[in-house]
Amino acid sequence: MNNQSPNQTERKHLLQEWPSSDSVSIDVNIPISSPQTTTNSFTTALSSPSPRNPLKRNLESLIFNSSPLPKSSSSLLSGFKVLKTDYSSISFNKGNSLAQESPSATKVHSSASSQTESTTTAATTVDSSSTKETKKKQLDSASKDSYASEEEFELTKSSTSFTTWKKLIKFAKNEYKALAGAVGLLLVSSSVTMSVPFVMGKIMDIVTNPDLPVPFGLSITQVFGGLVGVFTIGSLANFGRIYLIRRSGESMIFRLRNLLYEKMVYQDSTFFETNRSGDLVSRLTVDTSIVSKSITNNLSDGMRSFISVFAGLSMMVYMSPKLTLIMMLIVPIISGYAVTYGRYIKKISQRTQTALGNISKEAEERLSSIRIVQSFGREKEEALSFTKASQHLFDLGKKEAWASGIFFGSNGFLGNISILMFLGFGGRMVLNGEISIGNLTSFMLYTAYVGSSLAGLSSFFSESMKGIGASNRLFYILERPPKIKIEDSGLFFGPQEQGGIGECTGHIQFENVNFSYPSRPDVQIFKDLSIDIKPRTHVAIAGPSGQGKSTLAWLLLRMYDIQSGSIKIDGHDLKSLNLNRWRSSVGIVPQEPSLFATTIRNNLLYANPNASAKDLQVALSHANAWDFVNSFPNGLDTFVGERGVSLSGGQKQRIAIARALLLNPSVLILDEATSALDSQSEQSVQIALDRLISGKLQMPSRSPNSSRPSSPTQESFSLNCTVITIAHRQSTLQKSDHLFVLGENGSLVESGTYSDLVSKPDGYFKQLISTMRK
Ligand SMILES: Nc1ncnc2c1ncn2[C@@H]1O[C@H](COP(=O)(O)OP(=O)(O)OP(=O)(O)O)[C@@H](O)[C@H]1O
Repeated sequence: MNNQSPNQTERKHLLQEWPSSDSVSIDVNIPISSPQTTTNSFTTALSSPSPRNPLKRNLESLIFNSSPLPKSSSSLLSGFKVLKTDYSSISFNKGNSLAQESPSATKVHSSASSQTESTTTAATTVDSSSTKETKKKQLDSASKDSYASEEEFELTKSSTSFTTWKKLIKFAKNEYKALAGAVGLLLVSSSVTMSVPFVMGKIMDIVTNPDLPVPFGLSITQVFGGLVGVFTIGSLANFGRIYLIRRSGESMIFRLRNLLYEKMVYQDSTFFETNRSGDLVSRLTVDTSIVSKSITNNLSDGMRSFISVFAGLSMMVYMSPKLTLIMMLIVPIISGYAVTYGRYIKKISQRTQTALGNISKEAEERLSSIRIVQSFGREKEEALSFTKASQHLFDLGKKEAWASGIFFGSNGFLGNISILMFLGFGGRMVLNGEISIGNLTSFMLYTAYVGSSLAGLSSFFSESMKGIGASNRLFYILERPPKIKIEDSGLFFGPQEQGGIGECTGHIQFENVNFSYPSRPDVQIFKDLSIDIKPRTHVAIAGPSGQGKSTLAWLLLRMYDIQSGSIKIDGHDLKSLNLNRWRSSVGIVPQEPSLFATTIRNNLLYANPNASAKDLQVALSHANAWDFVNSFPNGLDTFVGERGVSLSGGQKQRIAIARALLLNPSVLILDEATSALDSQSEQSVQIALDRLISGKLQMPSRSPNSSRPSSPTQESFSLNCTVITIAHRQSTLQKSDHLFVLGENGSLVESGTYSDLVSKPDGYFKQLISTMRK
């Protein structure tokens, strides 16, 4: 069997689809109309953009992307504290609780200050510094609110918008050609669009003054025909631009998601303790989408707006520098506004994404354990708790809506003022013969273009800031170096002629191992622990609950690195081994195995994709699972539901045993979970475990009427590896070759054979088994 396949340990994988963006932008098609109509178009563009306008769409995306669900602030994180023990969030939430404690500390200072004048002065000084400190802590805690964990805050707090943009542009490298093509087409379509007002003005002058000659001696019909041709080129260029931009956007989302997911699955255990799966899924879906939009659609809209502003202004200056100067008085105010608004939106956006991640993880966790929720009759409370959690998101959405209202409302007002100025000055200039009616019309159209494009530019700015907020959440994962790297290097067990260090015999040595979990550095799990497990023996680890028996298994798989001492396999330090290969040669059946939501066959093939039908049957037989799998109408193709929910606990356990066997492991770790099973399931699992521990693998009887392939012979499978059982039952301990007993101080208290240990008068083990089940 192939022992290079990925390890079978429980790994989370969650994906969901998020609708991709719909932003086809944006020719501002201002109709050929009277000045009054044009005035309305301009006002509309600035204050309440039409449905076809990019501004409107950008606004919609601001609102819908940021608040698809209801909200609630403080309850969000505190809710998680109550609802789930999340080791990492405990330390993270310390910041928040400190910030809350401070005001009461201030009160204490104030009451003390009323005692005497001198103490009042002193207390006031302390009071004000304490208030400052409180404010600082509150600020810190507010900005930490934008991050899912303290680690993320620490790792990303130093990135600026500039550095993030640089990284994003680098990431878009593969799309350069398409984006450059889109820019070329943008220039064509924008040239067409920007020539429209000029042509319209000329036509208006010709139509209102028949004495004026038509350029190039053309007839009016020919001019109109020519214009249709030019507009066709413009719209084809626009089509090409939109296609290229959207395709690049989709391609970026595709690459970003894949890369992000890959980075996630290579992260270490601590990462998954700190970041919950719901939040990670939200990053994979929502954030990637926002980021790619901000460097494709949004950038394209921004460039288009920029070109329109530039070309429009140039034409305005060409037609009437005086009128342009008057109109420009309003621009610095709008620009200043746009920058402030954009910065605010960036801040809000990052917090919104974090809040979205939080409610996603809340929902994911509860929905995946819906049976627990329903069996405790907690549906109402869960719905309420979710509403509270999403309240925060709603609050942020309101803030953003408020800011948008102020920004676009005042922009509209400024736009209207500028129209008034335009009509006042422009009208007088027409009366004075300084400008023709046609040119004034063109000028007005250009003003409308410039106005709406300025609004487009500010939208571009705020959307970019949103993109940067979301990018920071992605770059945290993309750039986080895993604490334990899974690289395809290092020593590996296998034939020497293939570069290996020989076959693994399963000799395991823990030498003076000291270990505490990274999330609880103060709690020492192992203190100078030394254990020597001889090759190909079947040993059991015993000890009181919570003394580190399962931890021992995780350390053997190098899910965590020890602080000092060493773990050796066949004399080689675990750290020198090729981790992927090593993990693939260790079979583990955890206490609560979970299966993937697919068929039994696929779950088994996960351990070894090359396993034949016969291999699957043998593994199932040895796991005492063949009979029940065979009795299902769909046999191996039975769908097991999410995490194996449509199987009984005992059946799930036995499938997990078969899955571990399919690795043909050098070391098999069985974390005994029979205490959680009913007596019949327990017996079935126990039979399987007993076979493995004692090494006596027997084939179950086969139904004579079965159309399934016949059971393979016993010789085709032999368990010739080191078996470590984390035992909770006396019978398991009795069957093992050697026992290691962990004590309450995190070290080895006793070791020996079962009969040695029970014969010790007042022995630790003797006392321990008196509390164990037979
Ligand atoms: N990821 C983790 N982060 C921090 N502490 C942990 C983590 N996992 C386990 N612990 C703690 O480590 C200690 C040892 O846990 P472990 O699961 O190894 O105990 P055990 O001996 O297998 O218990 P049991 O017999 O009840 O299964 C416990 O106090 C537990 O709370």
